[in-house]
Amino acid sequence: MAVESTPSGSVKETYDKGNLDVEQHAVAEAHLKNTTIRNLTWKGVTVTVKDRETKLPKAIVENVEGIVEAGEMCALMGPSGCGKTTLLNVLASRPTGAQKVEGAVLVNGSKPSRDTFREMSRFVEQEDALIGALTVRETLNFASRLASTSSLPKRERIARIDGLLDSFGLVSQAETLIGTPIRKGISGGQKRRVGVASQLITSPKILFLDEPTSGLDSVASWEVMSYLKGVAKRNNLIVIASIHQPSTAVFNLFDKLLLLSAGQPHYFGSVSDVSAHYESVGHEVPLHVNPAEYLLELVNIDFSPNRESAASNLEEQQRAWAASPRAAEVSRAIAQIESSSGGSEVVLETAEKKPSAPSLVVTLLHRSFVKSYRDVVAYGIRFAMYTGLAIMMGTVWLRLDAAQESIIPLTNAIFYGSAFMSFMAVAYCPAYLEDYLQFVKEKHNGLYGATELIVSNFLIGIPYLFLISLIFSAISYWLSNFQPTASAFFTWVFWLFLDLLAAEGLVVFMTSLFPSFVISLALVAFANGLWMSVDGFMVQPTILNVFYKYVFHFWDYQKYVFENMMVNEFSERVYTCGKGPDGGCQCMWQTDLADQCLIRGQGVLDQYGYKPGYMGKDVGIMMGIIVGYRIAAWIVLKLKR
Ligand SMILES: Nc1ncnc2c1ncn2[C@@H]1O[C@H](COP(=O)(O)OP(=O)(O)OP(=O)(O)O)[C@@H](O)[C@H]1O
Repeated sequence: MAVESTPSGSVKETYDKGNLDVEQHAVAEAHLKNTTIRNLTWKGVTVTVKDRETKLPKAIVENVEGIVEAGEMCALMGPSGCGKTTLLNVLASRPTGAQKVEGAVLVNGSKPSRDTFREMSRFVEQEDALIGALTVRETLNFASRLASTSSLPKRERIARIDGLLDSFGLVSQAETLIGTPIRKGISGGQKRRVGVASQLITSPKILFLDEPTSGLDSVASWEVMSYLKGVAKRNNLIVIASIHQPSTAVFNLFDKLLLLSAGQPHYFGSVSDVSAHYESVGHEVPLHVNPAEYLLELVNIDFSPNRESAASNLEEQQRAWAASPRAAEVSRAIAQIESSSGGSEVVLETAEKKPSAPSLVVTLLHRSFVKSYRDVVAYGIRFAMYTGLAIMMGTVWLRLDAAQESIIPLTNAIFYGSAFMSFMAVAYCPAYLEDYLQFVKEKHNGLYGATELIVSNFLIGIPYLFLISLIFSAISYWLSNFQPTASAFFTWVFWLFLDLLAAEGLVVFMTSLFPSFVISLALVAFANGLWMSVDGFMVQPTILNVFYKYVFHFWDYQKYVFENMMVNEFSERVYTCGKGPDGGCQCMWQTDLADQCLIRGQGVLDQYGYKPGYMGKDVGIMMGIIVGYRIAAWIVLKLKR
């Protein structure tokens, strides 16, 4: 039976439906079943930040408490800026950027260790990072493989995926792509459902969601929340979601409500009791009005014409809540749970064996591989760009003879080709940024760390960058007529490959440091501009000023590429000199072959101070730079919270 997607339908009837019957659900969702966690409680949660204007400490969340029992869905509601996201982060044990966080968040009445809490909970971001080039099914499959060991039988994994696709109404979109900026995929509401399902496949018992319905219309919002409600109810999961102005139908899906204003609690308790509480404090919720809307208006003073009286009214409401029997009941219930726990930490009996680091790398490689051939932003655009560049260069620098007038064009081509190739690595910024955002989400959820990302990202690039180097060289090298020997050609390909590996390392480092498209793009472009200026072509190393020579030149990867490509071209080749008007020999480079009207290529290299015989050492340095960029990116990722 298809899932109804209308908020006007009966909530109870609709969220229990699906294509699977109750028994099938029980099998497909067996991994989700929570039998360990009875409740999540928090008390005295106060978050203090440094006020941006006065620089004094300011509480943005103050003395908040609550209880959510297994199988319940709780809404954090309040006007914009009231502290919902901050509180959600504290409850989810995530960084808040605050000066001080006080209070306790307890599972079954006792404080779990950070690792245990990470294992049992997941956080769904407002802008959930998904990989656009994967299908809905692949997204769930990779999430499952990153979370649980490969010893999980394939049939079991497929059953879990099918169960969640069914529970979230995604069966008919299972093979559809999530969508990239250039390939339309599933809708916004469906993306939210995939985001939630891809967290649930990793079997959390507690799920936090930051504004899961923002940007969705009322039908899509209701769909997301009702599917979630069904799964949570069937499997005894705890769901806590911050939410902006829900429709009546969405509001009624929640079991509990925490209403905040200016960081202060105004109500905590069951959704069905909220009207009774407000009636008891003199604010009756009118009939036929969306209660959520009414409550939000009541606690929002941002747009009040008379802010002073509105603020004192708000304080009064807050005092009324603090003094209410319901608030006292919440405190009593928390104390009771805590005293009956005996302080023993919760143990997750159903925790599945986590994958080993090598198997995580293999899964990430597999995922990157799918993305690399499906998403043109990853490598396709660069393949096209580099092929275009190769044709352009090969036809501009066309069939140059081994003559002195070709020496400067050949030198220019060596510089331009190698420098421009590495410059174009900026095109990798958006693809890496997507991987980075995915990493941040998955790292917070405890799936894998910086080492696995850096290793898999490095490995996936190798074949593609080698192929790019080979294709580019196969076209431009022979068209331009560089030294026509097989060994010179492959040496050239090898240096271009190292050039691209280093350039991609630079992108990974810069984007990890500044994970913003515009900033990373600008910085990578700037760094490449600097490396081009000091690599030895623009100003020969023999006359480059000492500051740039000693501060930048020696760890400029383009220096080693340019130098070795120059040595490759000139060290063993001889060029004919020009003829003067009298028919005599006119050599622009005077070498020992001048009397034969020839130029020994080494004469050109002498001008730059280059000598053959250093390739092994230079390859070593280049490897150091390539690995160095990756290590620097790894350190950045490790240091970031
Ligand atoms: N680290 C911080 N330093 C200073 N002020 C902060 C910090 N974090 C949050 N704030 C401020 O605290 C208030 C609450 O922020 P929060 O993001 O939790 O609100 P919110 O209810 O989630 O808002 P919205 O619904 O608009 O997303 C805001 O005024 C915000 O500017």
